[in-house]
Amino acid sequence: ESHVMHHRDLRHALDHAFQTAEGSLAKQIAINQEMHTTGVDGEQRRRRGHFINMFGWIKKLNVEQSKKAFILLAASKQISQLLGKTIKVLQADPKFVKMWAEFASRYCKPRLPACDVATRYRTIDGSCNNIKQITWGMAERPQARYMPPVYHDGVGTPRQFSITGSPLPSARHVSNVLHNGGVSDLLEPVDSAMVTKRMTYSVAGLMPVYGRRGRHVSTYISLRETRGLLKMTDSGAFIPTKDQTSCERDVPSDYCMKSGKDDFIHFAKGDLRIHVVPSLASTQIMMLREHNRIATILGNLNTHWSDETVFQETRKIIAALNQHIAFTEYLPIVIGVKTMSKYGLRSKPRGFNHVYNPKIDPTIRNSWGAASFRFAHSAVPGDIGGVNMKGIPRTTTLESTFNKPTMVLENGGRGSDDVNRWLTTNRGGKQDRFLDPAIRDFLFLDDTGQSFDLAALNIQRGRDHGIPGYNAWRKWCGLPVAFHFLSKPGGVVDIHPDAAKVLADVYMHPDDIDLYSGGLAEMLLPGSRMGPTFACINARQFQDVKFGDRFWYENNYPRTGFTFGKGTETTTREQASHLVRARKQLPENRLHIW
Ligand code: HEM
Repeated sequence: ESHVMHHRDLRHALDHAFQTAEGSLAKQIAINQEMHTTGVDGEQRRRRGHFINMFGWIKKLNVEQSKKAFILLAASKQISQLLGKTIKVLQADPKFVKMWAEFASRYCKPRLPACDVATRYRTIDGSCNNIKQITWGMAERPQARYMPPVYHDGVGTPRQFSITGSPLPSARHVSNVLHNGGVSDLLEPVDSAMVTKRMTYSVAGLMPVYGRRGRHVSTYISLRETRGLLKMTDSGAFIPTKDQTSCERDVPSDYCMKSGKDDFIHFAKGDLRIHVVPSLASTQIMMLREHNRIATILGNLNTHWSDETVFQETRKIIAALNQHIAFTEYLPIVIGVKTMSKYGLRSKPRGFNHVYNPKIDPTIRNSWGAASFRFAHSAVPGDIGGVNMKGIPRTTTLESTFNKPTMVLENGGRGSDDVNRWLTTNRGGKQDRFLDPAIRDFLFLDDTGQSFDLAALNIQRGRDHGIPGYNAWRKWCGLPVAFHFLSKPGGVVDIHPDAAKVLADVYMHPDDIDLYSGGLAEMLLPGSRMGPTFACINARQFQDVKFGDRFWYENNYPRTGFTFGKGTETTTREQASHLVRARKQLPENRLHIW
């Protein structure tokens, strides 16, 4: 009888928790609406969705997911309070977990794909790569973790206090003091409290049950991004696939982005970050053109192939090129050859290198996405430009190009050539703990003068994800942890004394240091662009991405692998360097563009 009672009570409590959570969501939506109409977001009646415009890759699906995630989080907090037990204790009770799953399934029923295990090609969303764990590495799934999260309330509220009990410095304050490589810390682009508040519910949040955030693209390095972008003019110029009149005025949507004062530019599907800066668009366009170049050759050689076969075979080559470039050109420079070797990341110069291990989950871990692989933000330069066919350069400020991809469309759609020439003839910024003002003070600057701070976003994003502090990662990596802020044994040994002094000013205890800030402040390992903590997390993630990919380009599988010895190998590898040289338009001596 008491068991039945308990069962009924639990059901009752869960019912109550979920109803309250639904109510909180409705309240939150009303608050958002009010903030918008009263002009808290900026001047009254300003363009709808300024915020969404700035983070333009948020899709309708993600908004729905965020709402569901909000409810799950709110219900977790409620139930923990109602039963007077922590989430950890509840998680250890199988009866509770079973009933929770029943309630939660209304909000997070995973959309399971049907797998065709015999297919020779990757799926578009990365599903079914692992035949037993079909959602590993799939798009629109939660990110995974290397370590359990650290939240203020143990559920989902970002860290707010130092382990000493005093408040943590705000993300913007840490950014001002530690990452300011430019002119001013007087500007307050976005009030940091606002960033904190908004971030917990509005930005790309997908937090099933334990506060995990989701990813829009699949884990595998497969160039899914180019899927929808196959439309170009015969001359190879890139064109927006719909004219801008199809974009409803003032309503930014998935594929309609603002380009100037009044007009929208529409790029077809793909990775929506294509709009963020012209350099990103140009790089994607380069891969798109390469796709079409190869598709034409394959189509001419194999007239009996269907369009789909031409597409898939080409995509397979392009994905291999992308993996080859990443693992032989880029990662050795940024992670360093030594760490690459230690983690088995180096590609073989030729032939197969069968590495697939179906037990490895390649899913992106949030410590990589929210912190360690953002190391490169420090090397983002404050300007961007084009170099024309005659070699004449022109340059403009990066902030004048955010979400305005017009530069790539200039010149009858050939502007991206100019941008690519510019990218390959201008070096990036210095890799250190500083971010250029273009992204630290003026990120997504709009025509009303509002902007963001990327360093502060990164720090707050880490707290939003519940990413444990710097010391916890040092321990995870087998590196010595710090008990004080001096750059000597027992202290922050991998951080330069100047930076250590700044850290001591801003944080109360080394345990409090945000992973992004601590990692970025480390001195670079020789022959790399990162310190030991970021190198460890990044190398581990790339190891998972490589060894957990059934379609890894060096894998020796008769149906899905490459057929070496029939010219494919040379073609693939030649093409990789060919691409890096951006097709005859670059001087040979600029090969090492990173
Ligand atoms: C002009 C250059 C760049 C700009 C303006 C830029 C901007 C951004 C922004 C706004 C975000 C999302 C921030 C947030 O809300 O948390 C982001 C995320 C990120 N950025 Fe960058 N970024 C740039 C270049 C790079 C480069 C060169 C790299 C690495 C090589 C990089 C790695 C990342 C990563 C890993 C994320 C997280 C993505 C995810 O979790 O899905 N970024 N960047």
